[in-house]
Amino acid sequence: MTDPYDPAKDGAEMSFDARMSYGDYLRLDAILTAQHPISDAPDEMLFIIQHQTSELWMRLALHELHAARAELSSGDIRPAFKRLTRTARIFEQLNGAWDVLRTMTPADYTTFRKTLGQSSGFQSWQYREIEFLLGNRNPAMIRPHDHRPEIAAKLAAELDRPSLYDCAVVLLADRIALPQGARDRDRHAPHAPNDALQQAWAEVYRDPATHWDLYELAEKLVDLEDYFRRWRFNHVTTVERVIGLKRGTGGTSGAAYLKRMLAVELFPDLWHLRTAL
Ligand code: HEM
Ligand SMILES: N[C@@H](CC(=O)c1ccccc1NC=O)C(=O)O
Repeated sequence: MTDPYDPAKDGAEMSFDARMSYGDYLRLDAILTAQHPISDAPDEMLFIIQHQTSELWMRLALHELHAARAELSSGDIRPAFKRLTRTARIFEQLNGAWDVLRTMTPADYTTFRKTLGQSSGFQSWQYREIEFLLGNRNPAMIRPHDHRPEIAAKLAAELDRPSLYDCAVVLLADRIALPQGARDRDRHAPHAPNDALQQAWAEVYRDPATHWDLYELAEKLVDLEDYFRRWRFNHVTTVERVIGLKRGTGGTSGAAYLKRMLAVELFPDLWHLRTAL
């Protein structure tokens, strides 16, 4: 028999009295003491951790998307590609996480659903910020945050900024002449399909070799939306599985509302142009 492994002999640091440790760096005391179930239901811990981890991944998605938008608006297109790819992967990660939550049956959930009161993912301000940044904009979605003025102000400020797609269109217009007014839009509304923009994107798609960077940018955006749509679909499927057609705790019609959201197109031009190719 070999001796048991002695980490100290191997050189592992054992003394963290005056050194930054793993837990110090990652602030694990704060993160791992933030789970407070308010019922005795065995699955509430799963529910809390599922949402907290989703919010952490959304935090990273926002970090990447804000940086990608800044890079696109300064014409720094390559680093933005990396950020967009990473954001799509974050959504892939979130999509995989539904498999864990799906192990919670309606019987498990109904034991603590009433303790959730009127709270709902509908009030996730990070989710709303992602939607606003990507271009699915609706000022009415800020109202549930009126009791937190700093959050409401952050979301309102986002509505005044160009969306990620608006920045892509600036790069498109640098390369391909657009008719007068083609870029006019109400920034507080979702992206509407725009024929002139679709024609310009179609030029890019007909000749990718000439417009490789724009072609790649458009495909990165489509890829991101593809994963985002899968998230919406997984959500509504899980919701139907767990609460059927009950109204949501947030007060919406529940699955019916979420199904309506499945029809949202974040970047309509990039989908519609394909019909004309
Ligand atoms: C059993 C699990 C879940 C159920 C039954 C459920 C149910 C619902 C319902 C019914 C809505 C509509 C709003 C309302 O409450 O009236 C909603 C919205 C929402 N939920 Fe969930 N949800 C679940 C899990 C999750 C998870 C894990 C997340 C991740 C963060 C999440 C995030 C959201 C978001 C962001 C919205 C707003 C969607 C939008 O406005 O388009 N939900 N959820
Ligand atoms: N809207 C859900 C409740 C819910 O899922 C929820 C409640 C509090 C915190 C996050 C939630 N997740 C997503 O909406 C329901 O109607 O059952």
